[in-house]
Amino acid sequence: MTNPLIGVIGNSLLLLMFLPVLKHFSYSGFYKLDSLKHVKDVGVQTPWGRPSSNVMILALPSGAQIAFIARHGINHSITPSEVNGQANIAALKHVGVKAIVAFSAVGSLREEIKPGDFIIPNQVIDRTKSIRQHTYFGLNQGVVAHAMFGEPFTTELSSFIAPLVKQVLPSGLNLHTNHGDRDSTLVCMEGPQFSTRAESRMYRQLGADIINMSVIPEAKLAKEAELGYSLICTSTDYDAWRMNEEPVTVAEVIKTLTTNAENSKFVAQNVLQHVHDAISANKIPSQNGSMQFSIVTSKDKFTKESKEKLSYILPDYFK
Ligand SMILES: CSC[C@H]1O[C@H](OP(=O)(O)O)[C@H](O)[C@@H]1O
Ligand SMILES: Nc1ncnc2[nH]cnc12
Repeated sequence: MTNPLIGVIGNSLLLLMFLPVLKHFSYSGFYKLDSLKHVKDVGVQTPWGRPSSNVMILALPSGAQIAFIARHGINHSITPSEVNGQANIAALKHVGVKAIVAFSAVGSLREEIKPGDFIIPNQVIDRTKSIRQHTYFGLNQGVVAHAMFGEPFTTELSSFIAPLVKQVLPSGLNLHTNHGDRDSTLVCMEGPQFSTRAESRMYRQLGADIINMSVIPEAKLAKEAELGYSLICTSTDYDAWRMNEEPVTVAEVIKTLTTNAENSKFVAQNVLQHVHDAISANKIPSQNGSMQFSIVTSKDKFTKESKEKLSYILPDYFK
């Protein structure tokens, strides 16, 4: 069996869908959830520590494998600020994935993005507060690199996924990929508290359409590790900008999360096989080589330690 080509980063919602599988496994050693069969759990120790969960290798009906990580841990015990993005992305790269399809629950900053709707964003505004490790470079290793981030998501992957998501959406729900004539924009805040009303209104003025606490540094680290990365978002609430409504509460988010779980399951199942096939057939361009002009430190100045560490994610440049 070949390595998994796609990594899936699951949020609370996808975890809801996988948890029964995990429980089943601990008793019988066999798991199956709809069309995904558990193959094995891989405990990965990366040079940046352990990922949020074991890497779960799951098989699609065709036998094709995917690698799954639960972003907040399998008991949802890791806050967005504590998620070890470096380890999560490095672990997925290590097991051989070429592209990541990540999931996220988001707040809506636009009337027309209703709770339950799906969004595939193309732009990001970073409002995190530099307390998350957001790069594999620097950090006293003496290697400087500047990844391009003008397109934070892999455009070809996101446009491949969008019609597949649309195909399986239940009636009454919409998929948003743009806002009028501009890109669909996700603002990432630090959290864990939700926004004030003033912040929520400011994000709307900045041109943001949805809000979460997760996409940064995941998207940045995937770029540095030369992995494709797209995000499938589901809207759970209207955040705090609607003056005549109560601001978002966790109870509201969880309620919508639960009702969204079935939809996300169908979306995941429909999308993953097609993405796997497209990557195998090189219909979605590989990100290999995308960092070749980003590393500015001379090769002869790399230390033994930095080579050892960085070759884990970028063997072509650091072996
Ligand atoms: C549970 S509400 C806030 C939380 O939900 C999102 O997490 P994820 O992206 O893993 O679905 C959001 O980013 C916040 O971390
Ligand atoms: N309103 C909100 N703000 C930040 N992250 C969220 N995730 C889901 N809803 C959210």
